[in-house]
Amino acid sequence: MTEHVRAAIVGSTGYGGVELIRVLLGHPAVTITSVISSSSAGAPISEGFPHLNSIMHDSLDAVDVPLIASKADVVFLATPAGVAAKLAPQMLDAGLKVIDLSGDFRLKTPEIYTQWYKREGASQEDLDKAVFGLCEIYGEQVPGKEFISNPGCYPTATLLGLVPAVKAGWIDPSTIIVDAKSGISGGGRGLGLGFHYAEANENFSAYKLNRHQHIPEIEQVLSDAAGREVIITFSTHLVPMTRGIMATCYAQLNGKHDTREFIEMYRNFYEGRRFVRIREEGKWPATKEVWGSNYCDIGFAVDERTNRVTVVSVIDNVMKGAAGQAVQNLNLMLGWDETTGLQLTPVYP
Ligand SMILES: NC(=O)C1=CN([C@@H]2O[C@H](COP(=O)(O)OP(=O)(O)OC[C@H]3O[C@@H](n4cnc5c(N)ncnc54)[C@H](OP(=O)(O)O)[C@@H]3O)[C@@H](O)[C@H]2O)C=CC1
Ligand SMILES: CC(=O)N[C@@H](CCC(=O)OP(=O)(O)O)C(=O)O
Repeated sequence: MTEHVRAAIVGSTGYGGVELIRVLLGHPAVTITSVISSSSAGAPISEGFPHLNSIMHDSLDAVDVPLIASKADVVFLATPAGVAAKLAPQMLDAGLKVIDLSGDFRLKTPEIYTQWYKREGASQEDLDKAVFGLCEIYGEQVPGKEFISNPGCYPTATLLGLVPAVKAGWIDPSTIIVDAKSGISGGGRGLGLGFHYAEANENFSAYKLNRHQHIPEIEQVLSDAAGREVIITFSTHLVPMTRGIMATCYAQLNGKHDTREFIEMYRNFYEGRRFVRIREEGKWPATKEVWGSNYCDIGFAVDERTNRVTVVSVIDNVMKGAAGQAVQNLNLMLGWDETTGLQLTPVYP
């Protein structure tokens, strides 16, 4: 590794941004040169985040594109939907490499974005510049690129669990149902009634059924894998835990394949990809087993009675679902080993 890069983080006071700080502080070839806030510029970052006391002394910079371009080589945009659509083109024009963690550049057309995100999005010209950085599936497209759109948290867990089976033709894509659950940090640091302790604790609720903004992102990739249009049923639930996503995916088998064959086929598919771990027969992953890490753990159960497969896929939403995969994309962009700075053992217990 010869290069050393300077990184800036817009949205550094949010959950994705603060996690980027944690990961990048341990990255051997990256220095964080600017942490940026649209609402608290001038304040020391450790004031709002005391866990960074005596670790990070920087004060927050304002969102000032020329300033950021003078201080950094790469910028991470960990901002709410709609912000990157405007900021990313300015950052690229200023010569920065950009990794966007929001959904602003994941969908192929402005029309689909507006339909699901209920707002105006980026232009077709700008959308065409972004590479969708689902590392284990499209990673070979990332090296040397300037602009990466980091996948969503639910899509990452779901797609890593389903793409090999769809590509192999082992499941009928028209029968896919995904039952997904997320911890509360998935909703970001902003306040919301459903995220209050008294509302979420000892509760388990479904939300955005059939209208979640991640549905078109998942369908886009599954359609690419299947070579034809795929439409899925996708349900999301809020779990009273801080981090973690579990996507439990069901599909009808084409022909006969047992659990052992699924395990072998997925192990071959992900050979050499260090962040995907396939479980043994009869073992299914739990969110705690990837907590604080960049792993995606996957387990299978084929039911001979129904001829359906259940695929259980778990990630840490803030890591593999956001900051971890963003750093994995940075590593791939720059031709580094994709695990650089990301070899974090899950926190247990
Ligand atoms: N949380 C998760 O698990 C995941 C999140 N994502 C996506 O990543 C992005 C960040 O998510 P998350 O960190 O959870 O969100 P948060 O709400 O926790 O943080 C977003 C940050 O963006 C900053 N911000 C708000 N408006 C602007 C603006 N106009 N210009 C610049 N900065 C702004 C805010 O900081 P300030 O006021 O200091 O500027 C805020 O802290 C979102 O698009 C989210 O959907 C993707 C995958 C997983
Ligand atoms: C628990 C929770 O509320 N999660 C959020 C995840 C949002 C997200 O990550 O949004 P983008 O990927 O579109 O940026 C949700 O379901 O909307």
